[in-house]
Amino acid sequence: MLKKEIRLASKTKRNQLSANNIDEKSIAIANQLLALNIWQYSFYHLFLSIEQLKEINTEYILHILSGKDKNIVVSKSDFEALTMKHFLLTDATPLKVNKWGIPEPVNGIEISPKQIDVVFIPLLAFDLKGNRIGYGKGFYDRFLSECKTDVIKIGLSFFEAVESIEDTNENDIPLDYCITPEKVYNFN
Ligand SMILES: Nc1nc2c(c(=O)[nH]1)N(C=O)[C@@H](CNc1ccc(C(=O)N[C@@H](CCC(=O)O)C(=O)O)cc1)CN2
Ligand SMILES: Nc1ncnc2c1ncn2[C@@H]1O[C@H](COP(=O)(O)OP(=O)(O)OP(=O)(O)O)[C@@H](O)[C@H]1O
Repeated sequence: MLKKEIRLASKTKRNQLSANNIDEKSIAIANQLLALNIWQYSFYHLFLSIEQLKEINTEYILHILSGKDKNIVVSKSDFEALTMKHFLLTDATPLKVNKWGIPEPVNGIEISPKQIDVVFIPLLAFDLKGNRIGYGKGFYDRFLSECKTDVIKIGLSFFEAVESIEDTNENDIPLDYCITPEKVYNFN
């Protein structure tokens, strides 16, 4: 299937989830992460959820990361350049919800993509090869192209894999893992 069709179908499915559903599935995803062999690193990049789009609630992952004393990195998006800047999230980092509904750091200690060891990636769908579909603006394709080649890329998804995304292109960087409430997909 094509990205456009899969994106639409996935948005429709996501819109049907209740607040309770979202919370249960988000907790299950966070719990699955504990079983991965990814906890020996220092810098973990996480997205902060867009609530009105019914994204995975990443608060549970945030708690795991802070419990493990990890450096947590969050981004600020530039919707004109379609790029992101990355900041350390500390108790002192002020957050503000932008006009797209994304909680973002106002300012803080900037982190280079090269410092990041693990990236948790929002997505609408993924396939059995680890290809990913997002909102289609390429923020993560650009960001991942600036990271270390061995950065660990972990997709988080409410739903299981689709068979195949046909229209992948040379900018698409595949996932290393994808976590759903039910399963851990390892693409390595
Ligand atoms: N939480 C979170 N942060 C993220 C992403 C993400 O997917 N999730 N992104 C991943 O790349 C980037 C932001 N990408 C976005 C791209 C498009 C829209 C957007 O079009 N919003 C429309 C409605 C879209 C819809 O209905 O699907 C809007 O708010 O009006 C929002 C965020 C960076 N930060
Ligand atoms: N490294 C890059 N440099 C410049 N443009 C890029 C890069 N990566 C992706 N793009 C552009 O961004 C857009 C991403 O479209 P695509 O269909 O791959 O979206 P997607 O997989 O849903 O991505 P995302 O979740 O990152 O928004 C395309 O127009 C693509 O040309």
